[in-house]
Amino acid sequence: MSMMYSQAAPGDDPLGIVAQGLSRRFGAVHAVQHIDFHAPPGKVTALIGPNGAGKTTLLLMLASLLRPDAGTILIDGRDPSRDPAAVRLRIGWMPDSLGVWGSLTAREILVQIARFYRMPEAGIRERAEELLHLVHLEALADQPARVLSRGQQQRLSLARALVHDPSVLLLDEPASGLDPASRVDLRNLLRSLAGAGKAVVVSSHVLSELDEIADGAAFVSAGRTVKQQSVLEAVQHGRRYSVSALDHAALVAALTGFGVEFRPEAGPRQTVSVFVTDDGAAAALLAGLVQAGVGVVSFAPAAGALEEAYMTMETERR
Ligand SMILES: Nc1ncnc2c1ncn2[C@@H]1O[C@H](COP(=O)(O)OP(=O)(O)OP(=O)(O)O)[C@@H](O)[C@H]1O
Repeated sequence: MSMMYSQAAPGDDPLGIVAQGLSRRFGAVHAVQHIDFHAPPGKVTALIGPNGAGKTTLLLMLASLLRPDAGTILIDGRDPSRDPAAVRLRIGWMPDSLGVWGSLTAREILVQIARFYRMPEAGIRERAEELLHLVHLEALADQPARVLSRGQQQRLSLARALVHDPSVLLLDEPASGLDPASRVDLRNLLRSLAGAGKAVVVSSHVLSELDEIADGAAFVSAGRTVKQQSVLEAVQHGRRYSVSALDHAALVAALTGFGVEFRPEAGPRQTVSVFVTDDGAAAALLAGLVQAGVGVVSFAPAAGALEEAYMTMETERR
């Protein structure tokens, strides 16, 4: 991908996003309250939280599209309120819906956006072509955007966010509406964009997917940052494992004998879940079950690391 349109930040400026103490109210609603958020370059950072937690409000502020009531934002070391033009050149923003312009074709939209960014006219067609290829929309390039399916519009929206080769990407629910193959494509694309040194921020509810994409996560709840941690750290806090065996009664007897707490899982198969503190404890438990003669059929993390951390956070809040 051409790096022509992104300039490196000068000197020792921190790259990526560094936001501190961000707050924003809408009337009586405190959508975002004193949030700290950090998204380093070269990493995918997930923004996770329940409906109405303030994720979109936070992303809009980071994208310089909404002014915070309080707090500071630095994008590649630049303050969006002082230097909005420089910040917008560095940011690629993918909203949770494509928005207007339904009568233009996918190609026309990309060309138009490139002109907005004042890219040299000579390179624009080629750039549009490159992006249509990247998001697999070549065959639909000349259809009006309104006839594209939700998933195709999402892909066009992603291409639109990448037109000017930004160094920071803010993606609001990018996987929503995508079919399984497109989700895999998205995952690979986001990993490769991070690999190219961009700071990638993804908000999503689909936590199991984020495990595969994200290096770290910020958990937001009721407008506040609950915690920000790496996916590795999330795993280190212990997690639930799902276990099933040929003989369910034997499994239950062995767990009871070991003094391991377990609970039955909902679902069609007889599976129990147990809490283990770390990978070593999981391995030891599996070895113990096998030694006790239990025919273990499955033994695996019950949920992804981020989902586990999210559920723990939700339980702690209640
Ligand atoms: N323009 C607005 N005017 C009034 N209230 C708003 C506005 N935008 C957001 N809010 C409120 O601020 C809170 C946070 O909304 P936000 O859209 O940021 O949440 P979210 O985490 O993105 O939610 P979701 O996961 O459902 O998209 C909500 O209570 C919402 O109703």
